[in-house]
Amino acid sequence: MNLEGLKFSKMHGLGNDYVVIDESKEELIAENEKTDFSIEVCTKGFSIGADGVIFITPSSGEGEEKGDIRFRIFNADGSEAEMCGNGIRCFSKFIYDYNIIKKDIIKVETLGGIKTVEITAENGLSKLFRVDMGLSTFKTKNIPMIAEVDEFLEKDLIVNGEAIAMTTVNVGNPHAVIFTENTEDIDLDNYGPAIENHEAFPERINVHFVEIISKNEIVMLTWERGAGYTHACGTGATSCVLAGNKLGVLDNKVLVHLPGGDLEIEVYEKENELGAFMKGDAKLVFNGEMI
Ligand SMILES: N[C@@H](CCC[C@H](N)C(=O)O)C(=O)O
Repeated sequence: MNLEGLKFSKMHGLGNDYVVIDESKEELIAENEKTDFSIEVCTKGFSIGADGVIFITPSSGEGEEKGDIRFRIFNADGSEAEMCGNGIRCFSKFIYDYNIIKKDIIKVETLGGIKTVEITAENGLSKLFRVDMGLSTFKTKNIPMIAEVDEFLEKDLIVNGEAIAMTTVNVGNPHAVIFTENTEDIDLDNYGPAIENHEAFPERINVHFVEIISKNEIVMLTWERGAGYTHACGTGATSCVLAGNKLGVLDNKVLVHLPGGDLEIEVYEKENELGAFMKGDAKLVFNGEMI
């Protein structure tokens, strides 16, 4: 693919890294090339290297689905995901700091619905992001998951002949949450792909192992759908806290320790469903141009 002259930014949220392409004014990568482009630029060693690509585009929604701007996320394997917690903070930092939208509260259109981001800034630069991740669902038909139960809460799934107790939740994108005694003992390279690609999950799934320190503090380890091991996952942290809250083992406010840093998750209840706010930072690493 000839990418000569293409401008990009490299950003990360807690080490979950993204190539950011600003298409707010014009399309730079044709729609039918976005998958191949994402695979190419995410390849470490041969290109920029990243967990995924974020495209900033004008909002395409109408009525309640219309945002100030639209967020799209492609995983390193070229698949498009519905939402990304670390990515939406990077996206918000980019649009605020580069004056694309200079508002303290922005409504962002995503494939996982409209997300509201509150930005705290200092001297014109954004520092902290509080994202309303919206309402979750535990219904297996909405995960989606092939199962005989309506909700898969601490139920065993047979993975390579072994029964693994997990809870599945969708926060825009799908997650499997596995509570464990000690995350350090987990063979993620073995369990991650086996659960991600399990036949029970027709759209694959993000996988998280969670160790509970207290009702307000957890440690988690992630294997992402379409990206493999990542240093952090924002929708994953949200899902783990929502799952723990639903099961009664976690409170509403939880500090989540991920290999790349910490996130604060706050659960709320609305219309008999659980939703959550996610709070954390984002960093711009460098701007570049393809040659
Ligand atoms: N790293 C992200 C999630 C990115 C998408 C995910 N791999 C999927 O396919 O659903 C996050 O911070 O939430």
